[in-house]
Amino acid sequence: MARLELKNLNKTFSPKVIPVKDVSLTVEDGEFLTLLGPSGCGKSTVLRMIAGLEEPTRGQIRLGGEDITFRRPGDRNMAMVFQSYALYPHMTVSENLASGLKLKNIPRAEIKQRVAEVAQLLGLEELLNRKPGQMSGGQRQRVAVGRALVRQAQVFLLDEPLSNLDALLRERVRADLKQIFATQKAPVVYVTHDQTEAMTLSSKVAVLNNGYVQQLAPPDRIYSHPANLFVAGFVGSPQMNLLTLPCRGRYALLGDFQIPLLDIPTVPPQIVLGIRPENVRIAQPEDEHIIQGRVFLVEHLGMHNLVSVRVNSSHSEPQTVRALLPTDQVWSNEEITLALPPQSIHWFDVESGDSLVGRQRVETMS
Ligand SMILES: Nc1ncnc2c1ncn2[C@@H]1O[C@H](COP(=O)(O)OP(=O)(O)OP(=O)(O)O)[C@@H](O)[C@H]1O
Repeated sequence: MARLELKNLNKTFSPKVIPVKDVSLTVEDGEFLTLLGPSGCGKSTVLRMIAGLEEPTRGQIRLGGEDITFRRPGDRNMAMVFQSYALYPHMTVSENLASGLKLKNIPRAEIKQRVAEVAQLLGLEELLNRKPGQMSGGQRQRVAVGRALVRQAQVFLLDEPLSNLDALLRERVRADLKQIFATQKAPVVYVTHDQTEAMTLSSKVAVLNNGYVQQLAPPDRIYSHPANLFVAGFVGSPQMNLLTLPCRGRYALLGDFQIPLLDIPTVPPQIVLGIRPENVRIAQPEDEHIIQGRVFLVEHLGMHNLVSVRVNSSHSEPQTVRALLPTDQVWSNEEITLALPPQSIHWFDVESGDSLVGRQRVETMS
């Protein structure tokens, strides 16, 4: 078991394609780090460099303190699970699980024991004699994970392992993965563009955009303290309300309403207000910071309604605020008074997109 460190990792494919820029992060034993970001942000390239399938243009990869930047993939003792499962179609589950071990000349008795252990851990005992073509997508994916576990690698790398599964199965296998990796000691690096996977599985999330780490923090911190507009907009569903507002004195103006600028040392001419729809509530008489507007859209989401409100504005284009409200109230084309609790408001710089409340762009963590 060993700590994995990436130091100022860069990858340039061509002058115009630079998918990884100065990525530094550490994954300790027992930590589950997720690289989260939109398609093309460089996640898989980072993972492939860790695996040794791609050479960094600059920077260093260290495992247990040793520089492994240019070590051959076969000499890294890392196990990788791909989106496409990568199982041998002509082999049974048992043979697929054992295939990596046979190549390493591990004694037959030990192979048998390790396969049996992993099959039990993953609930594959009944399937050991089947071939991949005779199994569901979820079962195949469990075999692919099993093939990684059986190797007892120093690091586990998983590249979008659930993306071929339907929504229900994805949820089940996600829960399986969480349990399985909770029992593993080696660092795990997991790539996904799915924020639910990132939030539920990880002990630490690195949000990537355009090759850069935007924020590196535990999932609850990414959610409660997004470091910039990109993270605020990418993480959370329904998406955070992000409104560009003019400032006057110590207030931001949202339509006809004033929102106090708390904790902002220097007030800029304009500012971005962020508030999650679940933090916007129906105003109570004691609420101070209220806005009023007209409901123009109600979307039913099961437990809640997502209600879109056009905020009253006598001077400027009306802005829209979306609120997640209980389904026991019915709103349609009505006037509504909403509270924006000050502790739930995030402020961002219009130019840089950075959070304005003393948070750093990239949080460093030990
Ligand atoms: N071998 C390569 N040669 C040239 N460009 C490449 C190569 N591999 C990846 N790229 C480019 O690098 C960028 C990042 O790709 P990467 O696969 O790392 O993104 P990603 O975040 O994993 O995306 P996705 O979620 O779609 O898999 C993309 O623009 C991609 O086209």
